[in-house]
Amino acid sequence: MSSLTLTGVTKSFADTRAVDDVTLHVPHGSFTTVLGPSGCGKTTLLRLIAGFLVPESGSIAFGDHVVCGDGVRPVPPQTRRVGYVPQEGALFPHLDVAANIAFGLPREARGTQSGDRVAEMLDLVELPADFRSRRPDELSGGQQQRVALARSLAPQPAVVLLDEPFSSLDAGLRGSTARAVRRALEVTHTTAVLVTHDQNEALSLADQVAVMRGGRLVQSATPSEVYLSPSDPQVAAFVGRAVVLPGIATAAHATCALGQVVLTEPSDGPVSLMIRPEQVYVDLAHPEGERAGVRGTVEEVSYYGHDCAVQVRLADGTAVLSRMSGVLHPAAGDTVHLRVTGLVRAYRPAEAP
Ligand SMILES: Nc1ncnc2c1ncn2[C@@H]1O[C@H](COP(=O)(O)OP(=O)(O)OP(=O)(O)O)[C@@H](O)[C@H]1O
Repeated sequence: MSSLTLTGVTKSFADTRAVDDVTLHVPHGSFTTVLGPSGCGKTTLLRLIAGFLVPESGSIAFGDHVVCGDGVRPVPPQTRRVGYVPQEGALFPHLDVAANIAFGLPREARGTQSGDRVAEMLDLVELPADFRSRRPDELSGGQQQRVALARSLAPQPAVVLLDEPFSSLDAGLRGSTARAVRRALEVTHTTAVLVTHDQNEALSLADQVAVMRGGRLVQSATPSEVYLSPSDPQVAAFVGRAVVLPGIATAAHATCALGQVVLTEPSDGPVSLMIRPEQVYVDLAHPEGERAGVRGTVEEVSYYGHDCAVQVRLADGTAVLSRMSGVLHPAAGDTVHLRVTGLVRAYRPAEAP
């Protein structure tokens, strides 16, 4: 295993810049998800790392081994030691699970040792040992994806690339397969890059989330930083619901329709404040004094069981969305008091939408 470093990588198709000057470092043994809308260049980025495409500029290195760019002749895909897991496992339908997993092993390792390696890999991806003799069409979609991961990990690749590997699975299977894949990658300290357009998947699985837009990398940071301190308002809107309010910042604080809030970074003057709905605390009691909050009237409650979305109208006409526990919640028409918890990201006018 090794780290992965892309420096100024660019790739165009005719007049489309599919990947535009991307610089990204994936530390050894860590998991990065590349998140972005359809057509933003995610798959092209993976194909460049794998060596199926060659960038017109920039360089890619596995550890300190440059595989393309910097005047180095591009190392072909088969010698890059990359494991690739596509959208739908792409297992060989005529081979059983054991033969699929052993397929990527070097010829000399396929004989007697491959039995052990197959058993080890099945255990790693949490599949029963007797699955080894099943054919792919005797497996569920989630099981096929686990076998595809086992096949990619068997030869101990430098880096594993996963291209929307859970997109064909239904919601329940998606979560459990994703968690099993995450555990297998963690146990083997595998450097991995997974591309997805699913925000929940990107945030819940990764050590680092790299957000792409129009071929460019617009932010790479931990999941909580991307969610709570997005680099710009478009990223904020892409990774979740946001309440955006005008405010006036004075150093570490800002005032807005929800009262005074504490900023992630100091700012001054007119700003747009990005507040996540979970940060808006709805007080059903009627507190007084410092913790009174701002009074409003509940307009609408959407109940989802585990939580609910509450739309509140403030006296000045501002509409604010809150997400709160579904256990005890207000009803439409109730008077409530709102307070902002946690830190708030402020954008100066040039950054705002
Ligand atoms: N082989 C190609 N020839 C021409 N244009 C291409 C080629 N591959 C990709 N593109 C273009 O490059 C851009 C990025 O495509 P890419 O497949 O990398 O996006 P993506 O983010 O993976 O999208 P999706 O989530 O829909 O798979 C798109 O505008 C696409 O049309």
